[in-house]
Amino acid sequence: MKNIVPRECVAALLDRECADPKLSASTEAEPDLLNLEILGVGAVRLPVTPSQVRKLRNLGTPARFGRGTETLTDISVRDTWEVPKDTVALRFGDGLPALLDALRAELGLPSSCTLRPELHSMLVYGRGQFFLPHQDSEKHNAMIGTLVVTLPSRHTGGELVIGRGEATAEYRGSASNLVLTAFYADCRHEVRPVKSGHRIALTFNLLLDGASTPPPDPSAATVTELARHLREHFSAPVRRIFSRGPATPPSRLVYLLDHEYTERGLSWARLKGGDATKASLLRAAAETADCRVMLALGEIQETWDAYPTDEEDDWYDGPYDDEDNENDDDDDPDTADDTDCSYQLNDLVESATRLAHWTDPDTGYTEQITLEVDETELCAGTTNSALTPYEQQYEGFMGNYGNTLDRWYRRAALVLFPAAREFANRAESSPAWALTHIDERARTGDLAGAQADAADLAPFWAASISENPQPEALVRALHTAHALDDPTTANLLLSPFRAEQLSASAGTPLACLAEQHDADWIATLLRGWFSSDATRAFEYAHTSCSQELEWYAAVPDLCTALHGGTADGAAQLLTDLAWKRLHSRADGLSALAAPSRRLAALIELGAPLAFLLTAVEAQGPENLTRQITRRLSSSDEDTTVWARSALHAAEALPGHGRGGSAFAALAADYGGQLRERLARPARTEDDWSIAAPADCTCELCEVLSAFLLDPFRRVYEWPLAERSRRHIHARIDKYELPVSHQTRRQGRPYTLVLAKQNTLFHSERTARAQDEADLRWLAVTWPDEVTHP
Ligand SMILES: O=C(O)CCC(=O)C(=O)O
Ligand SMILES: [Fe+2]
Repeated sequence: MKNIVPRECVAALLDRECADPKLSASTEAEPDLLNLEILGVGAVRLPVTPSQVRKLRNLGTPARFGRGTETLTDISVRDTWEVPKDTVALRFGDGLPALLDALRAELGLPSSCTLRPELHSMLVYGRGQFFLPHQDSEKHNAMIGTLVVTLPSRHTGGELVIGRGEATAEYRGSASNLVLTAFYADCRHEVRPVKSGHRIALTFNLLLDGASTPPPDPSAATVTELARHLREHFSAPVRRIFSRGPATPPSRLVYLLDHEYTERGLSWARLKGGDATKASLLRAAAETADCRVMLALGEIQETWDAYPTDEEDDWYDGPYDDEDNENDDDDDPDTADDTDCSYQLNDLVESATRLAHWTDPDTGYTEQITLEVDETELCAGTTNSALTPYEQQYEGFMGNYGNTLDRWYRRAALVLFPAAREFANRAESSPAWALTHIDERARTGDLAGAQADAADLAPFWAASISENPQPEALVRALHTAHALDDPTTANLLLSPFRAEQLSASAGTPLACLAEQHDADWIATLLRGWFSSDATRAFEYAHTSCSQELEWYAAVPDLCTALHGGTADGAAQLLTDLAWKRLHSRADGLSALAAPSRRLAALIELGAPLAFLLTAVEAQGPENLTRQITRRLSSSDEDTTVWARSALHAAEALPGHGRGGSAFAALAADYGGQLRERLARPARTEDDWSIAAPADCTCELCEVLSAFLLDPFRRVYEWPLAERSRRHIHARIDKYELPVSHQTRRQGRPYTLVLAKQNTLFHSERTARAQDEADLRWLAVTWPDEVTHP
């Protein structure tokens, strides 16, 4: 194993130890093992007689199958009769445990566990009937597989085919005996069409009692070897792609297992086949190398450069995901998918592995995590492409890439890390866990230990916080930072957050912190939360504009909590920064040429402004109030739209809102502007003039402006070459001018026909009516500032 990196040695060793794991196993039994009675048919004779087969068929209904949360009947997917389960009574003879034990051993499961069948359905396949390839859903936490028992009955065809590629196994029923076939729940399987006679099968959920993972044996030679590779892995520095820092040893080793597991089915005690042995070996090696192991569930996304090779293959057009099928007791929630449809895969463009959930084998403690696994930490015995993705999506040519195929896999993994680095590993995966841990440590008196833990977060904390936008994480972090009682570590903990994560409930803990540290400390922190520097903007690309605006609703309560004590300065700074952010957003909107989009965006700034003004007024000093009202008193249309929206939002504020002097000043200003606008004469019926945009002074635009401004001209027929026509089209569309533009394709050059639209009059009438209504409303709501028109 020279020249292979240690993590690949680990994977190779585990594969060597668990070579050729069986996915399915089968055995025959005498018919007298089973005593079967069907309501309406009576005791079933084995082999089944033709007259009883007929009766069973008559009793049956077309079997269904699951697709997502639906249960469907589609005989192009599954064509078989299902005998109602409540008519079936069965009892196995004493020989069953020995047979199940043999199946268990053949499936590679240790004697520490036993298999227990639970009836799922009784199926009758006549000539031509079948079930296409699919995967059964796991109906119970304890379900590890499926057991199919075919009754002795003469037939040809109807083979049960399990697995794919080289690992395929094929099982036939018998004319004289029972055939018991067991397979793991994540195996794809199908029933081929019956050619003659009847195939009758009982299917069972196969439940696992006891533990499938053999007890770790640290003395095994493989374990010693594995432990050596683990030590090497964790001591050799590696350079991560995209990392600017120095090469450091990997934080963890993530070994991907081969079988599929659902979140609820993932457990140390129920690992399937070879996974169980591998887990046991790795656990023993971890112990020897002083490492910790977690059992995790991950999502893998691969993007391939690919093209479809044969489009006829897809007999379905959607992936079927049965995972959380809750109504599966009376349904048959098996699934089938189109992931067989063929693509030629060229290069792997991108691959990402993210862990979402893990369990501690020692304590059984399970938690949701978010952890992006670096390539240098990852290894597996089976490549993703040898497995079936649970979803895939093909995109034709897209900009930078050629044709791409995205594939998603869900895989279980063993995560190992040195016991000495347990805190950092767990903290990186779950910021919430880290905060709770540090908090507890500090509160139980180990302040120095808690501060040291917090300092350990430095290399990854900012990335973890931005990848885990948990709603109350900041409140938790504020409490923990307070417990730390140290400005440097408190700052490390808090600086990666953003202002919009400050919920109203963060006010009190923030005030406590402001009292604990000096004014500069809190000021730097607040400025950082509001900063829009490029790296932070990139990290937080997922926080949307609406989140940022919705946050303003929390500002009054936040300020109330901060107001009055030593934190007073923090409250003022908070409102200052909030105002700066809001008005720079408003200023930025002036770059939007289309009035409909610009004004709609300004309207959205109304409620945030109303909340902010409420907070500012409650604080007392009038400096900021004056700044705000001055900015809002401008009479340009954009500003009045914003002011109007803020005043309407103020009306909806609980109690205190519109009573404030700032709103009164705003109302007075807006009222004045309305009067001024209404005092201007209304557009006369023959006035077709339209204000012309002024930002382009080319010759074409001068001609266009002259036409727009002219009150008498309604239509302009303008012979223009294509490029010039395009420029004029673009100008009209950009400014949403009420002018239609059509090209008459006659002569050379073609003629651009511009025609002013009637909407010009209509929208002005509407605007005037709205102004009048607003003036009346202002006079009622702020009677002291605005008198009745
Ligand atoms: O008929 C069989 O052998 C298997 C049927 C099956 O795959 C199912 O019911 O899920
Ligand atoms: Fe099935």
